[in-house]
Amino acid sequence: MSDAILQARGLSKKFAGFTAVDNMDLDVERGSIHALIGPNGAGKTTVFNMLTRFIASTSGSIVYDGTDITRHSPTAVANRGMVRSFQISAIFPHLSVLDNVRVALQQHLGLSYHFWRSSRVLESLNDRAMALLEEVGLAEFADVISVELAYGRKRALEIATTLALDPRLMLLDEPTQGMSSEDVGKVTALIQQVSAKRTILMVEHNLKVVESLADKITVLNRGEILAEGPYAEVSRDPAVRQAYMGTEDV
Ligand SMILES: Nc1ncnc2c1ncn2[C@@H]1O[C@H](COP(=O)(O)OP(=O)(O)OP(=O)(O)O)[C@@H](O)[C@H]1O
Repeated sequence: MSDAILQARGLSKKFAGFTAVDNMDLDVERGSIHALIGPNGAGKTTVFNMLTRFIASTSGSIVYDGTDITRHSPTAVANRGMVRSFQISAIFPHLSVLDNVRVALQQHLGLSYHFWRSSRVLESLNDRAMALLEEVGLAEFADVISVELAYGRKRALEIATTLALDPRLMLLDEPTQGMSSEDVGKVTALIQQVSAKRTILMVEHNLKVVESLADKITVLNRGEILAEGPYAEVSRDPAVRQAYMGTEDV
């Protein structure tokens, strides 16, 4: 039986008459890794922006964990446990790795700024922050100033700050973009590991990563779903090959 944590129905976005996403239905199964792929301009980012309520949809509905969130604010959506991992720029570069995770925890716990300034409260967040750094393999870098981290470790820190918000559904935006193949392998393993207790919806261009991680793939092209299913199925689909490679003969 289907157990979708996220259900979008008839989701559309028009920008000044241009239809970026057209009448899209999406079911993300609880506990799965679901990848959203497609050529440049297919509408993937627009879908993410609509699901997390960063932009309003032109039409359609979004139900997350049994609640209609179609008109919710981005903060309300995040507070319900649907959290988007931001790009590296969201990390405070001149704070230590540990402090970045503590700030994220403090934000999640809703501690006031005044309260947060109390060093006792900050100390009390240490254990939880260190546990999160352990989870992403950054414990030994806790005192490093974040700007000094290698690129792949910055992405791991970004995942730790997202985990600090205690997500049940994590949306990852091109998590391996711009990485060396060694870092791609590490982040792939990390995503697999953190997915054990959570659901993940990811936009990813690297098809090897998608193949190794995703239970289900939705292929978008020009704002419409071209194919959907497990990797072995969609990668054989002639329409997908055509959209990606410009030919079916590959
Ligand atoms: N704010 C906007 N105003 C007008 N057009 C937009 C806007 N945002 C996106 N678009 C258009 O909508 C289409 C889908 O864009 P989107 O960024 O969602 O695609 P994408 O699949 O994420 O692409 P990429 O893989 O290159 O990031 C594109 O044609 C884009 O130019």
